[in-house]
Amino acid sequence: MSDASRSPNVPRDEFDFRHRPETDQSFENALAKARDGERLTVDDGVELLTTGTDHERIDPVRKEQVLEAADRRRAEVVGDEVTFVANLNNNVTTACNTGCLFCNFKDRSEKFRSANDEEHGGFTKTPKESRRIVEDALETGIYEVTSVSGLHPAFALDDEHREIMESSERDDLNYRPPAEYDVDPGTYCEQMTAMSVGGVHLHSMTPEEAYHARRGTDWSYEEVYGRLKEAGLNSVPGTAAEILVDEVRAEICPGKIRTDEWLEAMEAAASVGLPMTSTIMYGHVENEMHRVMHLERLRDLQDRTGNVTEFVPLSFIHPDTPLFERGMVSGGATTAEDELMIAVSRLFLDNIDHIQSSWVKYGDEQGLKMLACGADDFMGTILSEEITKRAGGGYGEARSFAEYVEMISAVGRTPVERSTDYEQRRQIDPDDPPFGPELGPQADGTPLVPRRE
Ligand SMILES: C[S@@+](CC[C@H](N)C(=O)[O-])C[C@H]1O[C@@H](n2cnc3c(N)ncnc32)[C@H](O)[C@@H]1O
Ligand SMILES: Nc1c(NC[C@H](O)[C@H](O)[C@H](O)CO)[nH]c(=O)[nH]c1=O
Ligand SMILES: N[C@@H](Cc1ccc(O)cc1)C(=O)O
Ligand code: SF4
Repeated sequence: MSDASRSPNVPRDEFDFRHRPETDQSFENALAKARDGERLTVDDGVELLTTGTDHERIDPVRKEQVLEAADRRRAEVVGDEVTFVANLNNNVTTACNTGCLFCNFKDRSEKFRSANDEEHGGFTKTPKESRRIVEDALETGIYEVTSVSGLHPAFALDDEHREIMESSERDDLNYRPPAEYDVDPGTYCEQMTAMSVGGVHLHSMTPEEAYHARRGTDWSYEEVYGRLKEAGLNSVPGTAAEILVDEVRAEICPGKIRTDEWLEAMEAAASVGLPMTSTIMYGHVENEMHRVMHLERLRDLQDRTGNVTEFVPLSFIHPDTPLFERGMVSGGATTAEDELMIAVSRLFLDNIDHIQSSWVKYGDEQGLKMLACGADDFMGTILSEEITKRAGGGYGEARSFAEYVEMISAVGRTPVERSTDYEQRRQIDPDDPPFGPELGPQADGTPLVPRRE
């Protein structure tokens, strides 16, 4: 996001965190362990991420040593292929009252009520509209649809869940009947069935959404993910993770589920046989100790489940967010912090094969650089983007296959179209245009060129 020589943009002294980046390890020892492929401790990770807690600032030479070790590890684990997926983002609604301070995607749901004619610029889609959007994208050759949404008060898991909430006396359920809103989002299961059309892979329902889908019941997360799977869900996005340390969650997303519940939901998704991704949203109020504790919780989750297909570092996009507007942070992560986040993820997460570089968060130039810092996946075509755009990000909403092939071959790597779970992979010959997806149910190699507004 910004110049590498700048110190972190976080007024950390203003936060009285119990966990601080202090260790009993040295940078040299940590680097030696990383180079030898030994499993790293949290202290090792903090030494690498800070380039040594004995220095105030990031040391440029030590940083290069960490990036080099991560790049070497990447080559050993996955080779020179760079993967990407032909996918569509279809977010169902921006209505949400959870109030996360890093998020500008949501609009307070009051604004969506029929009784209110306030302008909000947000949206809600009916299941029928969602199906239409996915069907249109299927024709362009997509393999996957990713769908993450605000926690609309009218959402219920299914008809049975709606009946429970309708007849409940409780006033703390964040529930209102669909009839009170301009547009009815239907139930989560109806949305899953609608979007699970024509053989597309449906990647949806974060742990936070799963929590919303069971509110007011004693249903387990296994029950909830089981019903969603029946309705068409194929894999789960590991967002809503943010920083999996509760003292940080209390500052940036006090309305969200806590760390233990997030982990419980992910384990449940795994236990009903759903693959899942994992993320960190970093570069706000947290420090390096929090980042590495987060990595350890994900590594433990993966030791228990084996279902995590990739790790996606999401660099906080600050300009239009409450965290920035309220002066709680003065910017996002620096470029040096971004590079070290990718590299230490590669070195620390010895049980997750794929590290994603997000062009939405980093842009093309820095996104490509991340492929030499430990990353091996370059995300997807997405075709539509609202979360980052609404936070003030400016790297666009889509990438074509031709752009992918050109960028990846320009850095001397091999472009590979993948399925969501990385099981299907297809190398693309850069000398054999035109470039289009072939893995999606209707993909026939026709170039996937997003419509530009
Ligand atoms: C917008 S939510 C949508 C799904 C659902 N409401 C939830 O919270 O799980 C999806 C993810 O977007 C990411 N996100 C939101 N605002 C962001 C920002 N300003 N910068 C980077 N990532 C952001 C967060 O990691 C969040 O968990
Ligand atoms: N990194 C971001 C993603 N990643 C999701 C991928 O495109 C894909 O859905 C996943 O790899 C599973 O196959 N999506 C975004 O919308 N924004 C990002 O920053
Ligand atoms: N949609 C999320 C990113 C994301 C989605 C799905 C994933 O599996 C991983 C990451 C964002 O823009 O921040
Ligand atoms: S991150 Fe998700 S839960 Fe939090 S405010 Fe945004 S949309 Fe709502």
